[in-house]
Amino acid sequence: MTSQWTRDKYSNKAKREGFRARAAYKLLEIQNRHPVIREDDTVVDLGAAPGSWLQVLRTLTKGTIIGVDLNPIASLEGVITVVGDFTTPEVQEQVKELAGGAISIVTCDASPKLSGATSYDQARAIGLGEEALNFAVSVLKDGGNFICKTFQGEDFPELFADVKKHFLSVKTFRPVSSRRGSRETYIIAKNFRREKDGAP
Ligand SMILES: C[S@@+](CC[C@H](N)C(=O)[O-])C[C@H]1O[C@@H](n2cnc3c(N)ncnc32)[C@H](O)[C@@H]1O
Repeated sequence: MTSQWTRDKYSNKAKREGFRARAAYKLLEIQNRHPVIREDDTVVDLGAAPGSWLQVLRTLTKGTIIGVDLNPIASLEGVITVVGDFTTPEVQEQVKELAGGAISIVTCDASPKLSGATSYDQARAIGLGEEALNFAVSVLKDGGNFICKTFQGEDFPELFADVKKHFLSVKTFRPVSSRRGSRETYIIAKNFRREKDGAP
């Protein structure tokens, strides 16, 4: 019997090329089409397990890379990992301390556990995106960039508008390597502008 794994071109490619997940190709596509990550960037990757974006990030920057997930991430040379919920103040403080200075990129490929109820799942996914945006706004240095997975649906325009309040350039991008039929799309926000009285 042919499993979904053997039918999926990107899963097979990931296996052959040593990536932990097919998601690696989404970040590679994003970076090829809309260069976001520069070679000295410090990056925080939210929802990072099993770690294929971390693998790609390691090839793109010599800066510090921190991956955060609810689930443990198998160790990866040159990458710091944190197990926890990125929406909590404790984990956010831990990440800031580990970064030890300015953070120039926040990426978020986090997805909630799906219930199967489309509008409920979409609302939770957008909620995670809002949390990732709040985190990015609290840590990014001026000029920083933000990539965030989200899902098209009725709550999407509000998240998109919120991102636009903080970045000079904001686009959406749907990678070819996204699963057919999935409603996922990535917000690519560049050139963060901190409000004058904001931290840090
Ligand atoms: C699609 S996977 C990420 C794949 C990853 N980009 C890669 O390349 O390996 C989504 C991840 O989001 C994580 N996640 C969801 N909500 C989270 C939260 N509040 N805090 C941390 N991680 C979360 C899940 O545990 C899951 O591992």
